[in-house]
Amino acid sequence: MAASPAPPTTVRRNPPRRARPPPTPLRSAKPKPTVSTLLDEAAAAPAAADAPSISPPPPTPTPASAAALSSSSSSQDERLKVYLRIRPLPGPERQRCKPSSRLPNPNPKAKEQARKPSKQQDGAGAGAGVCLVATGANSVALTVPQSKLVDLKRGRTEVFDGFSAVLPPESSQHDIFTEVMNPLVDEFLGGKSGLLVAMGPTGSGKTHTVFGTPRNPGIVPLTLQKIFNITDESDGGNQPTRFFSLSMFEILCEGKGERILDLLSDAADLVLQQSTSTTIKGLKEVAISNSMDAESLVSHGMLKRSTAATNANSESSRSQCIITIRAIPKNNDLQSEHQISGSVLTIADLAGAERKKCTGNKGSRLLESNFINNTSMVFGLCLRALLDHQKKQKKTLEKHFKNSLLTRYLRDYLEGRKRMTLILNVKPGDGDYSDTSFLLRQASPYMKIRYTSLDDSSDLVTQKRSNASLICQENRKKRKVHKPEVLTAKGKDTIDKPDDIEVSERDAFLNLELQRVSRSEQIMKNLFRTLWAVSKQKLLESESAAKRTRELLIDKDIQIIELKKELNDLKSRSHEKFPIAADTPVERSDAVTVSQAALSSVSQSDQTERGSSDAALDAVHIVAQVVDKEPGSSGSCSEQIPAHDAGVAHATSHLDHPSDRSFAELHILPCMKSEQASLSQFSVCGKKAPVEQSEEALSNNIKVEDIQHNADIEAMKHHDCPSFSQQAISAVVDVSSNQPFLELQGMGAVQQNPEEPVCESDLNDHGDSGDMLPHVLNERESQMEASVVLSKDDREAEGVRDKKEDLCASRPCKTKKTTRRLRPVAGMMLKEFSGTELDAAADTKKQGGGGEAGAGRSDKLIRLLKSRPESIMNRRS
Ligand SMILES: Nc1ncnc2c1ncn2[C@@H]1O[C@H](COP(=O)(O)OP(=O)(O)OP(=O)(O)O)[C@@H](O)[C@H]1O
Repeated sequence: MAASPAPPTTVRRNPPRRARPPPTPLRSAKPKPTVSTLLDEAAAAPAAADAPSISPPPPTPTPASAAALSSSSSSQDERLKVYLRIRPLPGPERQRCKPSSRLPNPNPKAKEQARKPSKQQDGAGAGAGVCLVATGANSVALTVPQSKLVDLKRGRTEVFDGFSAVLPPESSQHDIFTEVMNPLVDEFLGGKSGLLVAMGPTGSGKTHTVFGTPRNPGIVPLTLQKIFNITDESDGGNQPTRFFSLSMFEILCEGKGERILDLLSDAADLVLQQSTSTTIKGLKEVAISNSMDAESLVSHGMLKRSTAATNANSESSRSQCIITIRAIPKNNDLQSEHQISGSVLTIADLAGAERKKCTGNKGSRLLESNFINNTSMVFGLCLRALLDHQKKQKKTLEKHFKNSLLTRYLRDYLEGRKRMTLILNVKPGDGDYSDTSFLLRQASPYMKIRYTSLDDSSDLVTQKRSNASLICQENRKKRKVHKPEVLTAKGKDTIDKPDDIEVSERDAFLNLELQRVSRSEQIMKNLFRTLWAVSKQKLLESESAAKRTRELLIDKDIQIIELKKELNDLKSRSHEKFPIAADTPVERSDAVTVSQAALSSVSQSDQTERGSSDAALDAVHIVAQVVDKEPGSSGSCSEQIPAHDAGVAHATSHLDHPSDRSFAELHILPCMKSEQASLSQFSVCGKKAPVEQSEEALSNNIKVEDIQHNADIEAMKHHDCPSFSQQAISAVVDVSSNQPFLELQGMGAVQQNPEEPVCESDLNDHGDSGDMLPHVLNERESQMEASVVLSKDDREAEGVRDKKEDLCASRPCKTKKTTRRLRPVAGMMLKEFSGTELDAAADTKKQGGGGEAGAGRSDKLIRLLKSRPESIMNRRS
């Protein structure tokens, strides 16, 4: 079974809207149908039917009828004119590709039959190798070739409608000129500027359409001919009222950039300049006075145009070529500020978009292809942006024109301020389906672009003003973003590139640089702000720490000063209390020897109580004399006697014991032999009764003691006061500077006897010293427990001092223990001989003859003090 052909599918693009019919004229006045009205009806008929549908192609109008159609439609609305020229197939393909209608068919039925596309045309690709056919004066049908169909059972045909005119392959150059260029020339000669741009893929006939050949001239030669013909006719042999000039240049690729090349001169690169209007600085404008010279000039320029052979075109254009014809009124004052430069007619032959696989370009050709394609794309984007902007007025017009020199030069046209006409050149072959389809899809929306704010090119004052304001804005931007270093960095580029390109690129670059610098500046600001805050906080912390340290140092200084002061006070007190603090070995030796002498004297006395007492009293006198002999040596013998020496006092109290006596004989008597001289002095100085002296001294000492009592308590705080007896001793020591009291102190040492009350703590202190004989102390303790009992009155008398000095009892002892060892004796002596108590005790003893140890002790002391001096003195004497 033979495969059935694919069902045709037609998609209509840009279906023409049916114009609102004018007020119905009188039937009697029904005009005779013209070609244009017939074409309108024919075009409206398919539009009435809903698309998609199989739409028969409209009859192809003749160029004349198309021109009439074009003129009539342009009068209705100011839309962008888009013409479509279908290039004839080359060679044998032309024979196979027969257009459905080439000539106007006056027969409506025949025209209707011709309008219906055959299955061959619509479905299978319009014959052999043809994909595009004109279906009407304003529409074409594009059929997907069989080779490109995905679903072979389903064909597809796209109808592109709404063109200003569709120029079939059989259209001549004159037809094209008449259809496309005539209106522009008329407007140009009428003082309006216009632009014609030829677009299309490579090899589609753009250059052929624009320039043609000598035998078949294109739009430019025909335009020049018409201009001068009309001018000559209008002048009628008189002086021409205006001049014409011609300029021709090309924009070509150079590396990754673009450049402008003047095709009419050998000048260097041209520069795009946007001053009062978009012009090209240095572009040569050649005045033309006749068509022949102008055509020759154009031909000369075409020889310079960049062309190259590709697989698609043996003479492919590699640049965008632009020809400008300027009409300058003759009476124009060139020096005037508001000069009118006249109208400008611009014709642009763009390089055709290329596919790499079709052209086979490599290297520099490939770069040119990219440049060409990019330019075409930018051009299309500008038009699309203009259309979008017209559709949505709130949407800003995108500045795509900045992306290429061509669009920058044609900015006024691309932004809708000047009229522009497009002529699309396409190839109808199957192999060109992709390029054709792409171009039609791209350019089909352009037909909807409207011109609503056209600038009258004849009045350039308005244009100058708008351009001047634009330039002022740009200059302000440049001044804002002016950075010397940036310009220096771009120095090389500014030298190599034209000024206008440089200005635009510099603007973009400076904007980017400005944003970058602003961002960096903000970052640095934030960074330094943070660093400043941290540093400030650290500084405050350091300052506060330094302040605290300073205050601490001040406190320490104050403490040091107070301590020094206190030390000085203590020193002064100690000097006051103990005038000679220094303890020399000689003094100590003297004291020891004296004590030993006293002991030896005791040991030599009888073992009777009286004998021992006499010996002890002798020792007291000996010590007193020794101290008297050296008054400045020490305030107290006890303080200078070391611990082992101090034990003498206790030892003497045990002389009645055999062991004690032997100890004295062994250790003390040898020393006594060496102190014979001291003993002799002792006998000399005992002229005054010791008892009387002692009593006087005692009374004096008691008074001094009361006065200095408080001060002594303070001083005692810095000394160790382990027991009440020691405190009592300390009190005595405080007044020891009094010389008579020294005798009492010495007497205290001597007064130690087996019956003498000794405080246990005092004994412990001696024991702690380690210098006392342990066995002696132990025996002493046992005896003291049994025999030494202080009377109640004595205890109360001592308690007066103890109460205030007990506070110091727990403090560590820092004073010499030698001092304390003698103090209990002195303290007890002081108590024993203090005032009425002494007498009362004596009376009590006499009356009661009590057997209490305390009473007996007092009696003994009294007897000693009263009797011994006399006996001693007598014995000495
Ligand atoms: N309508 C036409 N009738 C006869 N020959 C044509 C027609 N159009 C184009 N040609 C021929 O096709 C060839 C390519 O044409 P042309 O160079 O103008 O294409 P193009 O679009 O300018 O290509 P490119 O973009 O590469 O420059 C030329 O040899 C030209 O003579």
